[in-house]
Amino acid sequence: MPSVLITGATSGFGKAAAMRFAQAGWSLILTGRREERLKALEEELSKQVPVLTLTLDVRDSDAVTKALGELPESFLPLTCLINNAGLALAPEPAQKVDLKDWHTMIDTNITGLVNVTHAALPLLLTQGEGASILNLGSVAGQWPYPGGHVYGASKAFVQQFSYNLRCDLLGTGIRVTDLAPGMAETEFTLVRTKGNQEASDALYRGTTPLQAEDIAEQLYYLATLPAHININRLEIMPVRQAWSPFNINRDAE
Ligand SMILES: NC(=O)C1=CN([C@@H]2O[C@H](COP(=O)(O)OP(=O)(O)OC[C@H]3O[C@@H](n4cnc5c(N)ncnc54)[C@H](OP(=O)(O)O)[C@@H]3O)[C@@H](O)[C@H]2O)C=CC1
Ligand SMILES: O=CCS(=O)(=O)O
Repeated sequence: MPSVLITGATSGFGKAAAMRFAQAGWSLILTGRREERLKALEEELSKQVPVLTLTLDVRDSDAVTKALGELPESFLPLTCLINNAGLALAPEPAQKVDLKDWHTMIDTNITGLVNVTHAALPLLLTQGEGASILNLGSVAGQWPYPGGHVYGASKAFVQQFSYNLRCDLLGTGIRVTDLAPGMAETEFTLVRTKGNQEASDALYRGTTPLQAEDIAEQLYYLATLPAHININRLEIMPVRQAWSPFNINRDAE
């Protein structure tokens, strides 16, 4: 039975992916900080497949290394790592941001992802051919926009780290993909606005954003491609999202 480790399984893409992989009979290793949500998911999905939950903050490298170093044999080798835990904060312009918010994004989206990858690599190497690392990047890692500052830069890191991993893993059989979604309706905007439900609802109102299940389907597709195929980067937007023209600063008339 193949096994998947999903970071950030308590919400959004991670939770939907847990459900999608369970439906296909994969063993699940699910992580997140909110233990109650993890336990609820475990109760639900363990009726279908073996589920192991780890209450973990991906920023804590010692805890990550210890937890992944002690995985039960029945969940090994690891077939797929989904580096999904992440967040955006501070939608305001760079010059107005609280420095702590920049640090939190760097610590989670970059350091956290690196912590988990480092600890999971030996477990994926045992699987070798057919194993995958699926990293949640973002359109923000490729395309600049106001308020994107460190969030977009952290996702640019995810893209380049994914490509560089591919170089080092050549010959091991492990695939690496940067999956880069555009606007998707999850708790993402609630987190970004520090709990402003109205702002979150307003962003998704009157349009058709991606849903968590759309991304979960892509994650499952990537993880089950024939073993000789690597999709390096997969960027997905809702049809009703596109780019804007360049912004020009003009003298007042
Ligand atoms: N929604 C969108 O529009 C897009 C999102 N993304 C990316 O997709 C990923 C998932 O986002 P999405 O599902 O939308 O957002 P959600 O806020 O719904 O889910 C984020 C998940 O990350 C977990 N998480 C956050 N910080 C930590 C941490 N320090 N340690 C462990 N887990 C953590 C949360 O769990 P908990 O709080 O329990 O720890 C939660 O399960 C993120 O990397 C995001 O940047 C990319 C493109 C578009
Ligand atoms: O990564 C999230 C999508 S967006 O908010 O940057 O468009």
